[in-house]
Amino acid sequence: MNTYDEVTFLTKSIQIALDGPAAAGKSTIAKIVAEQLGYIYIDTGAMYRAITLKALNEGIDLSDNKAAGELLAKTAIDLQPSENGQLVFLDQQNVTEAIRSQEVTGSVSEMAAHESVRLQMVKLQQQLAEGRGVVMDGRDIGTDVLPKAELKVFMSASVEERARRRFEENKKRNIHTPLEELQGEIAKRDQMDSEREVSPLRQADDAIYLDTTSLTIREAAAEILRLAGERLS
Ligand SMILES: Nc1ncnc2c1ncn2[C@@H]1O[C@H](COP(=O)(O)OP(=O)(O)OP(=O)(O)O)[C@@H](O)[C@H]1O
Ligand SMILES: Nc1ccn([C@@H]2O[C@H](COP(=O)(O)O)[C@@H](O)[C@H]2O)c(=O)n1
Repeated sequence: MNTYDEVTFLTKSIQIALDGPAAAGKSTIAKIVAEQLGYIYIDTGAMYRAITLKALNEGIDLSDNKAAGELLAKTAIDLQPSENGQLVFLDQQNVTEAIRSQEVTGSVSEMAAHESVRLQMVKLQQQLAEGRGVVMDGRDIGTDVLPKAELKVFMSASVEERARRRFEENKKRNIHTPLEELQGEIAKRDQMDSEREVSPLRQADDAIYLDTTSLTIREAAAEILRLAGERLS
């Protein structure tokens, strides 16, 4: 790399889209990559979780596309960077922990399937990413939210490995859902996300597929940083 290349590397910023099924490691890797590059990190799943939490709290019918869209239109969802990644605020209340409940996890895919919700979320996510270096993770980032992202990676791992990882993570949080139950929940959510009509979970044509089943967190992050480095040089 000559001096000119070094300056370009340091001043240029790119958009990185990480998509994939549940518990593939997207947010873990996205946080590391964003920190290493000095970019912002946006966990779009947290935004769908936040509106789902509000709908559950207010007793809104989750199957009602119109009601879901109207609810989101009068809701403020804010993301703020924090030491551990990202804080999530719903109408100014910190819901970072609350959106990870089993109840929200079990309902979020129904909420996220609504066109009225996705249209607003995609617009908001595009505004958050505008004109800056960003690592964004979700299900439709490479296909819909940031179709021009310089780097798109579709991350996956076997469903057994993803359930095992979530099981270990839950244990640390003192949650003791049986492994088989977790695997079923993950498989069901993947199916709903992949089969919905609006922006289903799928690999963008120009995305790189990364199977992390036998990779450590460090190895997966290093591979994405390597790919980012190629685009920055
Ligand atoms: N390569 C890896 N090897 C081992 N464990 C991993 C790896 N990547 C992630 N993990 C662990 O797997 C768990 C799930 O990862 P993470 O929450 O990042 O997945 P995700 O794709 O963002 O999930 P979701 O879409 O459900 O939010 C975490 O506990 C994380 O530490
Ligand atoms: N871009 C996205 C991101 C998420 N979803 C939906 O939200 C659910 C929760 O996402 P996590 O990443 O927090 O697990 C996910 O299962 C999808 O239903 C989405 O549709 N689009």
